[in-house]
Amino acid sequence: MSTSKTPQSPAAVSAAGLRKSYGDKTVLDGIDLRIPAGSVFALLGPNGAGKTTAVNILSTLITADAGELHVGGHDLATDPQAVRAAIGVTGQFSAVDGLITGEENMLLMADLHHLSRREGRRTAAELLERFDLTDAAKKPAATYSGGMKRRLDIAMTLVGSPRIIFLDEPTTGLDPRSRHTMWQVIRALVSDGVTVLLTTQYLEEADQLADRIAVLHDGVIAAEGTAEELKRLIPGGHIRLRFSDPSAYRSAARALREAVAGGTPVRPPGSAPADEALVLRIPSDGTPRELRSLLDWLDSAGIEADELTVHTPDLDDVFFALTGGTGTDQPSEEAGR
Ligand SMILES: Nc1ncnc2c1ncn2[C@@H]1O[C@H](COP(=O)(O)OP(=O)(O)OP(=O)(O)O)[C@@H](O)[C@H]1O
Repeated sequence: MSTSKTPQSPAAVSAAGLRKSYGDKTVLDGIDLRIPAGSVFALLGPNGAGKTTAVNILSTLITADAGELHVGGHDLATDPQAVRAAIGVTGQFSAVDGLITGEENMLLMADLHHLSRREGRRTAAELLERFDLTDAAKKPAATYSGGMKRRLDIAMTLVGSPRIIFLDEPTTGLDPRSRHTMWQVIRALVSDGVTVLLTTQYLEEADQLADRIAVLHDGVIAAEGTAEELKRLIPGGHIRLRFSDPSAYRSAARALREAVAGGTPVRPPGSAPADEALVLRIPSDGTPRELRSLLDWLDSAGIEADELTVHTPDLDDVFFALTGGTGTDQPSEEAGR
């Protein structure tokens, strides 16, 4: 994940007041987006949220009803041709032709981009190698696994060396190993300075890859920010202090009850090992300011914990809170983040 790119970097993609309706159904109801150049931006939303519609509009496949839209510095309304030249798009429906080989698919793209025969062959070979498809290059693409087809699809997108890439649900339907390979592919693109807008239904994917995440719900952006910022939006964050000495734990718990408004010392369930049980939880949004004041207080009260960890709600919690779901099947993992 690129952390050096701030929202102050020039925008590779921007939208202000993006609207789209089909008949009386409003799909996008005034979306604002700003994607700094060289960053990964994830548009996260449940089925039917309008993710593909947004990507299709920004990649000039369909037109918006309203909105100021710029991609690669070009105005979509007045210069769609220049936008098309600046971007690469890999959609949910693959551009791969199964009847011809991987290499032939690549050469076809090279032709479309008017590369010379020689340059086309060189680019195709280089990309097939980069995406670990050299061994399969001479086989019909229909014989490829789902992961291989996705990699070929992205390799084809890269033939024209786009600086901005739209990836619509790049890992939907892939097994975990192929998904991780695809994440590596996307990270490598970003380390080359490419800007990526990806849509996903997977919270973990957005968490893993994206510098910033927008949660799309009911035609509007329900929240936008880094994964950490989004996690801080909903309650449930806390700071955990773990003690190995029972008397230190007891005196800390006593001091905490007296001193911290809302502080709730909590013992985890009885099955936890004895040394795990000596834990105090203090509700907190995990901001540096809160952390600093807690550390100051611990110091002044002479309390020494063996371990301090900050726990924020995970992205699942945020997603369900924002999109009105009821929760996940899986218990939310309590990892220190
Ligand atoms: N051409 C169309 N005509 C009418 N309605 C459409 C059209 N295209 C999309 N829609 C509707 O717009 C809404 C958003 O669709 P879209 O494909 O953008 O969602 P999505 O977030 O990409 O969902 P998914 O994750 O299922 O791909 C859906 O309710 C869909 O039925």
